[in-house]
Amino acid sequence: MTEAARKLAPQGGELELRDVASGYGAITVVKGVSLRVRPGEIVALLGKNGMGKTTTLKTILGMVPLRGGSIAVDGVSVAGLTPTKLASLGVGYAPQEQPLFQDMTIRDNLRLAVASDRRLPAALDAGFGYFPFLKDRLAQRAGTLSGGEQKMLILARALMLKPRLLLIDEISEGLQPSVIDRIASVLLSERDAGGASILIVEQNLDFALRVADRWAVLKLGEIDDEGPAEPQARDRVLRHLSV
Ligand SMILES: Nc1ncnc2c1ncn2[C@@H]1O[C@H](COP(=O)(O)OP(=O)(O)OP(=O)(O)O)[C@@H](O)[C@H]1O
Repeated sequence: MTEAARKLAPQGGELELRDVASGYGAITVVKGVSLRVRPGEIVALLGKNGMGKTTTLKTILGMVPLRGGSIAVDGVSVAGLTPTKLASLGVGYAPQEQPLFQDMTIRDNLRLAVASDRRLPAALDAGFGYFPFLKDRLAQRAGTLSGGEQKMLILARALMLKPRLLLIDEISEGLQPSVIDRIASVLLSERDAGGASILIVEQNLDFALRVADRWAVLKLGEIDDEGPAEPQARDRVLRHLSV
């Protein structure tokens, strides 16, 4: 992030996880994760399938209960808050699973994300700024969009609310390179414009290292390694993902 962008950045957006533990029933999936996303930063949480990446995001969002440790946004504990309350505090989410109402139009999918219809026009304008194709397709049912268009709609829906902090789960999954490029350029412009701090969960290492400032690898619910997203990081991360 440039110095100019830092000055433009909205106050806050810092996420801090300390020794976070969570899981399902008798199983503890996330085992003492400590992780920080600084204001204006993009951090990539990487790891093989089933290591607890999505569970970590869902724990931050209050969708999976916190069993230990602490989670703070801008220094304020968010443990126990509902996803709706977190959204009202400026925490956005672009989920991987069942993210859209397939039989509803693009407009109605976007409309459901805003707190009141009064805020819809400004939110839609912001969304079109990220992905202009949405403007001409508002009446189209979301289920008839291509996979890549659906991912862009999910991201537009999260970004149009101007979150302080945005959590993005495997946005690049199954996408062709041209769509991945468009998404990468939106995330990089968001960072350069001093927008949301972003935590991405990713399997696509090249995409992750392209957009992120820093990365962390999650292995069996623990942070196994972390570092800056510099070119030489690729081999180091690959070693974690291949063993
Ligand atoms: N609702 C659930 N109930 C019980 N176990 C679950 C539930 N959701 C996930 N798990 C288990 O928790 C573990 C971690 O899953 P999680 O989805 O967090 O992994 P991940 O790193 O995001 O993997 P992937 O890349 O495959 O999405 C897995 O063993 C998974 O089977």
